[in-house]
Amino acid sequence: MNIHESTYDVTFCTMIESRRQCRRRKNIKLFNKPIPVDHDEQYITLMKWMKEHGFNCKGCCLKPAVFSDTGRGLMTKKNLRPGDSIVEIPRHLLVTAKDILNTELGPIIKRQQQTPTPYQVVCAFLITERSKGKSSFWYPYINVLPKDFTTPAFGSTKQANFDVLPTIVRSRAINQLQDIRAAFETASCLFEDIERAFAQYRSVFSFDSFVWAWFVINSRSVYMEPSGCEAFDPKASDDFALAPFLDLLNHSPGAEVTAGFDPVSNCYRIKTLDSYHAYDQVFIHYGPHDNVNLLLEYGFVIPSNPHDAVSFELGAVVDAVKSQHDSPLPCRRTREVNDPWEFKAHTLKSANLDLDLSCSMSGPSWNLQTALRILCMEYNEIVTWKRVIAENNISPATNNLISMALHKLTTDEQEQTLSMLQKLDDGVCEENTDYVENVRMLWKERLDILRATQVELDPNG
Ligand SMILES: C[S@@+](CC[C@H](N)C(=O)[O-])C[C@H]1O[C@@H](n2cnc3c(N)ncnc32)[C@H](O)[C@@H]1O
Repeated sequence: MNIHESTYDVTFCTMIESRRQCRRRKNIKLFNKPIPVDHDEQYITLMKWMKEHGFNCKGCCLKPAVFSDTGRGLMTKKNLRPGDSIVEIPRHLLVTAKDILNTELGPIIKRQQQTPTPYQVVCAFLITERSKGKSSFWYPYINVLPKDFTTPAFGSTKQANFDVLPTIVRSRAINQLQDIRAAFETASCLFEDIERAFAQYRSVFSFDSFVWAWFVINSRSVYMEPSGCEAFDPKASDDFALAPFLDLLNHSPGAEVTAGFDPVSNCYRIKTLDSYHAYDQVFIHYGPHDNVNLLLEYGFVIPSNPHDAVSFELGAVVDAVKSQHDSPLPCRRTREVNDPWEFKAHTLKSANLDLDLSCSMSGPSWNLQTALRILCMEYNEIVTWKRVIAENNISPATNNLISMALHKLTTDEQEQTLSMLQKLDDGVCEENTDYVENVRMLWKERLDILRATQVELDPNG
């Protein structure tokens, strides 16, 4: 997560619960009642440790609980009104990359020829501190972190993990995994130096532990002003901090909060702008993420997510328009313009109109509408496409062509969606994990959007 100071968004991630928690979650699904877990040893230890280090336990209205729909989260012990502060974490319980320069790892980080990124530094910190077990100062915090994540990249050793994703999502997951691997590989000198300096860290820096630490940061850190520290790669973002306890807050697309570090009280504070009854789950807002983003970065999916959309590759949009033409496109061919479809695709790419080709519950995006309009243009219109779009003078025939192409696009996508849902029902993935459940929900939500788009096109069905 990343709660952005003054933008009111907090960005966080997912966890697969421990078996015990998982059983609990199944049990509470039956009763649909949240189960407070604040008396579990790990949370007692966490709260005691936080109290010893300046956290105002008495003033905190939240306690951990397991909820039937969202898993572990925080429950309020009293009614809350808009403007109420829900959590305040003292500065010295937050961890930024710069703070790690003051640990045993600091001298090694500072002498790296290739300056590491803050992400690599915080990964190194999490991996070494986790390996210390109970002897780590941070043990009470690390002990309540998820052991696993339900993001596609986290379980990427299983090929089926990616195979069950929509094509466009699969390529994003593959890119994400490549980025993480590249970050792991460029940090190898740092890790080797740490291992040379401290025998106890020998062999702790595996790719698996790096991916775990990566998703801890990705899904659970809050926004902090960049430190501008010279020990880090200046091109990489340095604007996040780990935030114990606060990172137990779940996301709701409708939640409103203000959040940020307050230099006067020297703590990171979140205030809710919503009302809650005692024993409700309190939510924050990680940002206006669609379900694909939520799955890739956090490992969960929101049913009826108002920010959700189905994106299409440019090739699929071109094919949908192409399929509406029985004969080759009536357009002047010149030496420069050999294939009119390629020319149109090129026109779209150079105007960035190959991006955000999507449909949501409110219909096709502006880019998708414009791309379809351009793809349906005659050659003489294309050369002045900006003017044609601005005039917005669409003939009924072109309008019909656009609608039919959109219908074809959404029908093809629906067929793929239904076929994948069938495969998932048939057990294409051997284990019915939380990851598979999330992927199934991702496809179902896509189906709803595609169907709504078609109803919009043809309300009489
Ligand atoms: C910052 S953590 C929040 C606390 C987390 N549930 C935990 O137990 O550690 C973010 C992760 O919580 C889960 N999460 C957050 N909001 C959720 C929601 N509305 N529904 C389901 N899972 C959610 C996701 O696994 C996400 O990656």
